Formats: sequence, structure tokens, C-alpha cells
Amino acid sequence: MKNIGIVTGASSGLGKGIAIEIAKGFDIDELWLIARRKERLVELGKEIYENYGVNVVLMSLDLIDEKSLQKISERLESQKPNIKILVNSSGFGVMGDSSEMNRKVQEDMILLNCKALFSLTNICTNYMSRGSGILQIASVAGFCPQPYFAVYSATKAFVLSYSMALSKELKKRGISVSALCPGPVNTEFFDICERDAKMENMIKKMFIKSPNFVVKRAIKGYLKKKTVIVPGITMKLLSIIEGLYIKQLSSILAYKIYKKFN
Ligand SMILES: NC(=O)C1=CN([C@@H]2O[C@H](COP(=O)(O)OP(=O)(O)OC[C@H]3O[C@@H](n4cnc5c(N)ncnc54)[C@H](OP(=O)(O)O)[C@@H]3O)[C@@H](O)[C@H]2O)C=CC1
Ligand SMILES: CC(=O)[C@H](N)C(=O)O
Repeated sequence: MKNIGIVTGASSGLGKGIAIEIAKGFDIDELWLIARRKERLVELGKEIYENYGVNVVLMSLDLIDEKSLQKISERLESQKPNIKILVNSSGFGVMGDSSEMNRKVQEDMILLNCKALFSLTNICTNYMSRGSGILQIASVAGFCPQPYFAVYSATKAFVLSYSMALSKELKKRGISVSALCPGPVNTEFFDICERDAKMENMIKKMFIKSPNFVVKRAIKGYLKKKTVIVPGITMKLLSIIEGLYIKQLSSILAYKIYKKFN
């Protein structure tokens, strides 16, 4: 059986960086790279194959479209691989006053950041085995309901909560789930984020990290099977103030109570 890795959002930023690290260091036969921009995927696929000898499957798909999820599902069903790692990095955020912003854009944020992430995770767990793992790209925004980033931070709260709970459920199958919660990272994310709102956020810019810094910590945390990975000391402190440990404790308690009575 083929061992594969799947990375969404592989055309740029964190997804691209993580895909390269997986190709470098993970024992897989094939890496599936997913995003909309085909030319970016072709470029990355070439780089990965030439430098690390890993076969790539390029899937230029819009994950907001249900048909894209069907395509992935059908390919998995026809090949029946063992998914060693799934990375859900496709996502976007737009800043602004939620009541004044375009509704479709906000709905798309929910569809991509939450619905597509859930569906793909749910599909892929059927092809995972002991030792497999899932790396979800959440955000420190998931700890804090952020005014003028209301829908985005709510989508990341969903990713964080879902991933923390799922990590308990999948433990019995030997599958790890990690939620990466970075602060601001210097990727194309902010070009899209501030395109319409033109809200230059100086505080965020003060704490911005390079994608390389975040990717390295993401892989390290994933390999340690950490449920929540928060890169950098400032963001760690922020996540503690915003209740990370209380969330973790209540999730463990909820799991134990469920186990005791079921
Ligand atoms: N940058 C930051 O400060 C932070 C980012 N994050 C999260 O990290 C993740 C990656 O973002 P980042 O790398 O920074 O930003 P980028 O904009 O560089 O990457 C976003 C990725 O998502 C893909 N994507 C966007 N829309 C779709 C779609 N409809 N279907 C499929 N793929 C799509 C893009 O590819 P394409 O356009 O080719 O489809 C791209 O590969 C996101 O979930 C983001 O919320 C979390 C914390 C901080
Ligand atoms: C874009 C992000 O998710 C980041 N953590 C932020 O809040 O700026």
C-alpha cells in the first residue's frame, strides 16, 4: 500500500513550506499538493521531485466547491492509499466591519476555513492508520474573538475546538491531531486580508514571524504529537492569557467523563 501525504494550501505560505519539510523528512511515496493556482503547484511539484525524489500529485482545486471534495474522495477511493499526514492549510481572512462587509466573502471564509477543513479531515481519516497524523492550521485568533476580524477569528475557534476534541477521539486509533496556532506570519495572507479594508495593523506587524520560523515549529510540534502548537514566546504567553490551559483541561475532563459514562 502506498504511503502518501496531503497538503492543502500548498501554493504559498505555510502550506508550501510544510509540504517541502514533509518531502524532505517524511517516509512517504507520494505527496498530494492541493490549491487553486496550478502554475504555483507545478513549480513546487518540480522543486520537490527534483530535490527530494518524492512523487507528487497536483490537484488544482477550489475547496469551497463541493465537487472538489468529491474529486479528492474518488481518487482516494480508487487508490486506497495509507495517508501518513494530512495538512489543512488552505484558508483566508478578510478584515473589516462584519455588518458592512460583503456577505459572500464572509460565507466563503466559513466554507473554506471550516467546512472544507472538516470535510477533508473526515474523508481522510478513513484512509489513516496507527502512526498517521493531521496538522490543522488554526491561529491564535482562535483563542480571541477579534472585532473587525470577527468571522475569521470565529472560523479559527472552530478549527481549534474541533481539532482538540478530535485528537481525543482518534487517540484510540493511534492517529494524532495537532492544531497549529501562529500569530501573524509574513505570507500572502495579509495581501488578501487587508485588500478591501485597508486596515494596516501596526501591532500585528510588530510581532510578525517568518513562514520558515513557523513551519519549523509546526513540524517539531507535530512530530511530538502536541495537540496545540503555538510558535514563539509572545504568542505562547498570549494564548495562555486567552485560556489555552483551561481549554485543554476542560477537553481532557470532558473526555474522561464521556469515557466513564459510555
Ligand atoms: N499568515 C498568517 O498570519 C497566519 C495564517 N494562518 C492560517 O494559515 C493558513 C495558511 O495561510 P498562509 O500560508 O499564511 O497564507 P497564504 O495566502 O500564503 O496561503 C493560503 C493558501 O490557501 C489556498 N487557498 C485559498 N483559497 C482557496 C480555495 N478556495 N481552495 C483551495 N485553496 C485555497 C491558497 O492557494 P490558492 O490561492 O492557489 O488557491 C494558498 O495556498 C490559513 O488557514 C491561515 O488562516 C494562521 C495564523 C496566522
Ligand atoms: C492572521 C492570523 O491568523 C493571525 N494569528 C492574526 O491574528 O493576525
